[in-house]
Amino acid sequence: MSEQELQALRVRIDNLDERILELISDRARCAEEVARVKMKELKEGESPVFYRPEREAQVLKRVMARNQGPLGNEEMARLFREIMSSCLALENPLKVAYLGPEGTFSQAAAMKHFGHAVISVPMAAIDEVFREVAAGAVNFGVVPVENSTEGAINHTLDSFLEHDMVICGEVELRIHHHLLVGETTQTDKITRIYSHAQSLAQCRKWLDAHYPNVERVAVSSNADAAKRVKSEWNSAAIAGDMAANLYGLTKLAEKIEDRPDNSTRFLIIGSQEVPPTGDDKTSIIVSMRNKPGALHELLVPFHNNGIDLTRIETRPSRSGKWTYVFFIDFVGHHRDPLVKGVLEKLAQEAVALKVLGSYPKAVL
Ligand SMILES: C=C(O[C@@H]1C=C(C(=O)O)C=C[C@H]1O)C(=O)O
Repeated sequence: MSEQELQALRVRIDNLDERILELISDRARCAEEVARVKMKELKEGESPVFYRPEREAQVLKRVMARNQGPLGNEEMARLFREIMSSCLALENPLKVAYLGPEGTFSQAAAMKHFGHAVISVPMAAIDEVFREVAAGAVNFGVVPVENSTEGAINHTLDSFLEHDMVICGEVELRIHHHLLVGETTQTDKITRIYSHAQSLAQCRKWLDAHYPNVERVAVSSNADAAKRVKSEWNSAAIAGDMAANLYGLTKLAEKIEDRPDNSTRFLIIGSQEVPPTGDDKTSIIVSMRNKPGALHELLVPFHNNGIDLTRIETRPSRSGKWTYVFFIDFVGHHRDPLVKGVLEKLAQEAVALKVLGSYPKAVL
């Protein structure tokens, strides 16, 4: 391609960028206007709700439906995700707590869901994320709830039994693990590999094949593992890209997870109920009387009404030995008449029933 042609294309790009800049600024002014209207309509004692997860899900879906390429739908939605994040930060920057330290997959999930214009606050444990949200110190929390290779994250499920929380969203993240070393690591003398227990489990077969005799040490997070290897010449860590970049580590082996589709689902917890979008999920906790057929009784109303269960998980209840609670996710919103009917029926049969929240299905 000649220099002249390139020059002409660059002029076109500069002109387009100017238009994009103007349009984004117009959009941001609209968001400011939305904030002004919301404030005006506030009754006494009410605090304004700027963040609308149901509206954001609709905006992203519309973008994906109208996109004609050449950028892919997900790529385009990611760009709009960031535009919305910045527009919302003009109204009111959200504070989001996650399982820290910096560089964890929970932080990556928070960024994927809310964009980069939020203030993200690392917490030392899942329970602390719940407490921080309950205390009103942050607007939302992001907690892992299940992994496609390793199953339920029990700390999170148990925290729902102890705290009154509303689930207002979900986000799924592809999890890629790498074997990371520091500048001073002697790679032929590694005697210890640090990671979170979940990640060690997700890479079990790879470790058995490549480092069968090396000690595996479970630490509080992948980012913590990455931090440790910086100062230990005989150690390596298993962690993701964010932690590798943050702590300046090198990848000795990439994508070492046993299953290539390894993903983790995270929940967004807060205090605000989310209205229906038409494409929602609901999470409930039910405890049934300990009698034969209890699980069957629990499932029948869903089956009879054609409601799609997406997950069912059992945990020991806190109130007695050998009694259980069920965590159930299904498609629909608790305000849908059909779902309402099922929940009423369940409430009659159950010892306790709690709706944890209805929220838009993950868009990205
Ligand atoms: C602008 C609004 O507020 C926020 C910003 C949005 C946006 O930038 O599109 C969408 C929903 C809200 O989180 C709104 O309520 O429409």
